[in-house]
Amino acid sequence: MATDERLRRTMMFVPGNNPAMVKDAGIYGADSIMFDLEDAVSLAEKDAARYLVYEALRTVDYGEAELVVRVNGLDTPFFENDIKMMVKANVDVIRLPKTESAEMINQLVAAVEQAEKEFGREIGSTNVMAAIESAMGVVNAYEIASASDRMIGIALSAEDYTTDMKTHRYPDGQELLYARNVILHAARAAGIAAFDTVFTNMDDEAGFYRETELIHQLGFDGKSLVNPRQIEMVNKVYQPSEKEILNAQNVIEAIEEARQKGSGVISMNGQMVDRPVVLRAQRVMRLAQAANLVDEEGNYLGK
Ligand SMILES: CC(=O)SCCNC(=O)CCNC(=O)[C@H](O)C(C)(C)COP(=O)(O)OP(=O)(O)OC[C@H]1O[C@@H](n2cnc3c(N)ncnc32)[C@H](O)[C@@H]1OP(=O)(O)O
Ligand SMILES: O=C([O-])CC(=O)C(=O)O
Ligand SMILES: [Mg+2]
Repeated sequence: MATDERLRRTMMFVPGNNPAMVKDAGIYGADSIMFDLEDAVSLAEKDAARYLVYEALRTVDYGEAELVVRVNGLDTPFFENDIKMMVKANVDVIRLPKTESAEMINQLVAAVEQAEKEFGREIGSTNVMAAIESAMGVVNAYEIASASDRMIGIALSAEDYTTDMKTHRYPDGQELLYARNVILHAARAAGIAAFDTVFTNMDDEAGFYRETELIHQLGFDGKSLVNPRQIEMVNKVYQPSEKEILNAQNVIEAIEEARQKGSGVISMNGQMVDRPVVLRAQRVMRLAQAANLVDEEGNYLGK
């Protein structure tokens, strides 16, 4: 697993064949920008999109954002060139669509490693992730999640998944509950990130908030997005409240004091504070920092 402390609340799809969107993708503040060479791009435009994304990765300044490319699937004639060009352009993460087994991750990693050698890139420096879009992928979620040290996350892709399941998406999301839970457990057991799927009805803001609140409650790191307007909404849901921040600060101070006295556990306002509580508090502080609610020392900046 290639896990790190990076926040991945928002991973925005950017169609790889749209020069204006590709050029401006960095201005919206997504944690990760995901250029798409797969289903957003028609067959006739595959080569042009690959070239456009390659040039953008080499020349456009996307600031702090993590740069991800969704390549075409292993069973397509585009896969090999996608991998070569994206590795050559120093992409951060390759996202494999329609992943169904650890063997598919092994094939991806072999292609990535070959490209790293060919283009003089440090071996192991390209991360990968998998989109799970079928019943088979859900059944094999843990073997996929743990297939390689390069894996940073797995994502549910509900449009293809519900098609495979002979259903479609409903407002309450019941049809996704099993897949969401399996993917989340697989990711957590493998120590990598879990991403929820896209929400494609741009006019249904209330529905978007409902879905984001649900996946936040379940424990997902974040969500794949299709539109910049969705970034702020996700960040709002993931932003800790004032009460959570102040509590997290108290927990971190209390455990520091306890450690100085040689103890790993302490009571704070009648509540036991131990390692899991501290880890949760640290995550709250990272989210608060990302939302500019605290300064670098962790002091709350007010509303
Ligand atoms: C099932 C799957 O595989 S999903 C993944 C593949 N799908 C995609 O990648 C689709 C990505 N999204 C889009 O193409 C668009 O957001 C659509 C078609 C959904 C909606 O388009 P619009 O109605 O034009 O969006 P909207 O009016 O909100 O756009 C506002 C601005 O954001 C830009 N923008 C919209 N979506 C994106 C995006 N995904 N990435 C970058 N920029 C975007 C627009 O270009 C526009 O810029 P401008 O103000 O400079 O002209
Ligand atoms: O990864 C996603 O959420 C988008 C996608 O391809 C799907 O839903 O099939
Ligand atoms: Mg899909």
